[in-house]
Amino acid sequence: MYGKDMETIKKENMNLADKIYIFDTTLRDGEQAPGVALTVDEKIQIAQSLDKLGVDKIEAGFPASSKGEIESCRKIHNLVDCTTVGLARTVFKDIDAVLDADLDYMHTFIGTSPLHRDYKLKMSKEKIIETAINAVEYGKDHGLTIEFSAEDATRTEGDFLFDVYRSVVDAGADFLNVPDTVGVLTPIVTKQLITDLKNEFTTPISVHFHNDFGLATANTLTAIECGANQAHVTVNGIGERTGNSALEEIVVALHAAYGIDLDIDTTQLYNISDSVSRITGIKKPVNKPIVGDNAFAHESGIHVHGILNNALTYEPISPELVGHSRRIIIGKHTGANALKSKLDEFNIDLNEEQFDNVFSQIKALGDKGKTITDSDLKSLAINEISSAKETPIVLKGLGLLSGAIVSSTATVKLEIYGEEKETSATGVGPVDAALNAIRSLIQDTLDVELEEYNVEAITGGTDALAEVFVISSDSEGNKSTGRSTNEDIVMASILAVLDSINKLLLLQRVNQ
Ligand SMILES: CC(=O)SCCNC(=O)CCNC(=O)[C@H](O)C(C)(C)COP(=O)(O)OP(=O)(O)OC[C@H]1O[C@@H](n2cnc3c(N)ncnc32)[C@H](O)[C@@H]1OP(=O)(O)O
Ligand SMILES: CC(C)C(=O)C(=O)O
Repeated sequence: MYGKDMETIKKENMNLADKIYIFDTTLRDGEQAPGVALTVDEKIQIAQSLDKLGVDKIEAGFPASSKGEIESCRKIHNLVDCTTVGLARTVFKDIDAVLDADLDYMHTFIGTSPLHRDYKLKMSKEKIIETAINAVEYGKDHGLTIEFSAEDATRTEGDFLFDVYRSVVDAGADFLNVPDTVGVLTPIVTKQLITDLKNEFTTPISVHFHNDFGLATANTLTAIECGANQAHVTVNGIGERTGNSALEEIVVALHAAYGIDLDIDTTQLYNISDSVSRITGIKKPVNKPIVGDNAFAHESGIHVHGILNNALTYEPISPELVGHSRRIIIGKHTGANALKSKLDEFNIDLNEEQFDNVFSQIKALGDKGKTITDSDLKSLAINEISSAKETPIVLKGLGLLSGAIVSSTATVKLEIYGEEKETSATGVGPVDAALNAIRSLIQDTLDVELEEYNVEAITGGTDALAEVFVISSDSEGNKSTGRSTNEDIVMASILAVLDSINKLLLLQRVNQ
């Protein structure tokens, strides 16, 4: 850490609240992300995961918006241990819908900025304050805990904003929420605003920051540094437009950078992020902090070398902390240390020449813009090994019977690890019959699937040379290629298939 240690920085520069509440609004603001509509069951599934994770409050929905919302809010309230919140405009019928859902915590809002007053609500400042007070009083009269939001607070005149907050506090509001509705805050302005609010009010301060300029997380952390008691967040940062501050970013930053532990089981973060992404249909960018596919993936040789010695060289936290896992990727930027570790992982032992050949093929493929999967790497390595090692299966004999009115029959003799075996099989043609015979002969040795079979005549005429290319796979998901050229298409096919099978067998042997 640059400069003083975090405990000193906290003491000298921060005004941290004793307790920081995590208010999750994935089911309300998150669901407002264009194109997302959750069923009651989906909402319940997400709410139960959030409850298990340990958030303090779940904003389950906007009850006035539909019957389904009332039903899901009510069901969630009955199923979870944490507080269930319902959103309402400062309108009695919206508050009644919160009550219909049996909730006891309401989040009510009214736009306070000149834009919202003049163009949306067409209300004077006085009318805004009166409407807000009426709603808070109505909610209190019905026994609700009330969180009040001055929508578009950050584009509201300072004096008026404070007048509104003062009025709702007097009317009984229990939490004052500060929405940065269109994400225009910067950390320095956040600092000023939250510090001023903390100096004026004893009512807990909450923040709801949007991410239009990519500053939602930074602003939320700044607010917490200045004493904010609660952060509104969503899983994966989903929400209106560019979303809200991300639950996983706030929780992990507080833990790792500030040494502040909330009662959140961080090891569930990756799973919950994945299920929210699947249920909402909003894909996570691969570079998404904490939960993206690349958050703990490394390709660059220098980084992987560091990681292999001590993962903290290139990772700020361990993937296990958030239930994620580390991946070493092979590609254009791979170094020898990375390749060695990956081959060790697959139990593949290459001599120096084979290793160099595989390494240069990886670089050449990378230069062509290709990505290299684990199974590609295994194939490259097996190709090297198979050119140097003895062949497990050798073709010893082939007899074919083929005609127009009889089914094709092939008799194949193979030497499998030194033992001769022979069988006959039928098929829709001679190639099919021969491959069926091979499959039957090796069934105790290898469970193999022919994934791809391509034949090309490489010279013209009926005696043209046929080149056959195949891809086979085994039950472990390993793949290998086989290739053969022969003037007899059946022979070329058999030899290509045996070539790929032999590579899979060699890989099995190195893996044992
Ligand atoms: C910043 C935020 O995220 S706020 C939450 C936004 N979320 C949503 O809007 C999702 C759910 N919304 C809905 O289902 C619907 O919009 C409803 C049920 C709330 C309202 O539907 P409708 O009555 O058809 O109104 P519509 O959505 O077209 O317009 C909003 C109305 O609310 C009014 N309004 C907005 N906020 C307030 C408020 N705090 N107090 C009083 N009226 C308000 C607007 O002025 C407008 O009124 P008008 O129709 O009389 O001009
Ligand atoms: C309802 C309020 C808090 C809101 O979602 C916003 O202003 O973004």
